[in-house]
Amino acid sequence: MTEPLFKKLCLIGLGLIGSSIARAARASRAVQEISALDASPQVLARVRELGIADDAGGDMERALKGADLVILCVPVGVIGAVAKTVAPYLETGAVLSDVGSVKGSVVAQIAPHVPHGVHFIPAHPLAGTEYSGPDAGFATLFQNRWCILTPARAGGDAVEATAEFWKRLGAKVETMTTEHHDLALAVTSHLPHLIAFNIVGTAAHLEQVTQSEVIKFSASGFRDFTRIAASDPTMWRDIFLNNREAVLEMLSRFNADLDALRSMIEKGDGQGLFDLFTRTRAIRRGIVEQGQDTAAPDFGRTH
Ligand SMILES: NC(=O)C1=CN([C@@H]2O[C@H](COP(=O)(O)OP(=O)(O)OC[C@H]3O[C@@H](n4cnc5c(N)ncnc54)[C@H](O)[C@@H]3O)[C@@H](O)[C@H]2O)C=CC1
Ligand SMILES: O=C(O)C(=O)Cc1ccc(O)cc1
Repeated sequence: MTEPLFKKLCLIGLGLIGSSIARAARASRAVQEISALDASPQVLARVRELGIADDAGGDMERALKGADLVILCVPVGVIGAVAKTVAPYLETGAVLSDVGSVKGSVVAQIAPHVPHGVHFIPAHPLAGTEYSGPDAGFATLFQNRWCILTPARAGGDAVEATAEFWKRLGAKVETMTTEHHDLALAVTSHLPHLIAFNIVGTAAHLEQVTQSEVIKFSASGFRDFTRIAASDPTMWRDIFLNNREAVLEMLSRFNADLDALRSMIEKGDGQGLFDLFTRTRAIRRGIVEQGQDTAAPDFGRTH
């Protein structure tokens, strides 16, 4: 029988990610007990109905009492305010973590509130969907996905214990600096979402000005973009506002490469286009061979 890694996990924010952690932590017996806090009484009521936490009564002091792992699973725009509210209830020796999609800004927001003796180990599971809320979560979400840790202030074996927790949930763990994380995610996650929001907006606008059906006749390539463009508006607004510099830097590079592509089309440079598409095809095939196709994170989903 596998031993629990933490006694009591307190999750704050029981949406897609928080509720998936609750389900996965229980299924894998990573913790003995789970408490849940959320600003929304409806979410807490649903968590009680689903039975995915031992305590979802909404009492902050009770939820945090004895918690040796506390994970903030709220949008990055409110994470500092939430950290400030829970800080007085954190116990010495506990690990405070989060799952925010941006790390530099999140660390800057949370760090000033972390009490002495509490380990602060930010995390980012690279797993998710375009759905939100406690019903959207599922226990296998983190299976074979990366979880990045950017330890900020931690001692003893706290980082190792946190890494083991994510591995127990099925994830592969890597440690890096917040700067490296934010730059890498700007190009592999934040920019692709920006492009999806933009292309779907452009198609909808074209439909409006031409008063003709555009989206109805879209093929699967466009439909893949609409899936991403259906992601939560609050979450993505906060990501772009909180990873501003890295996203703007990547957007400049993207615009330069797009201009080069445009020029190839203008000049009729078929060889240039063919060479680029050959390189990008090889990248995709490499990802698939490594078993890291994250394009369709739908296994184990119930909706
Ligand atoms: N959705 C995704 O695919 C991924 C999201 N993330 C990150 O995880 C975090 C949570 O995202 P989701 O679970 O998708 O969002 P969600 O919208 O499904 O859930 C967020 C939950 O936080 C609660 N909440 C909001 N403000 C609060 C406050 N002030 N105090 C307490 N609770 C509050 C909401 O009521 C909601 O239940 C975000 O920081 C996001 O960047 C990380 C990886 C993937
Ligand atoms: O739904 C998708 O394709 C995603 O890319 C999910 C996702 C969203 C935000 C993250 O920080 C990590 C993963």
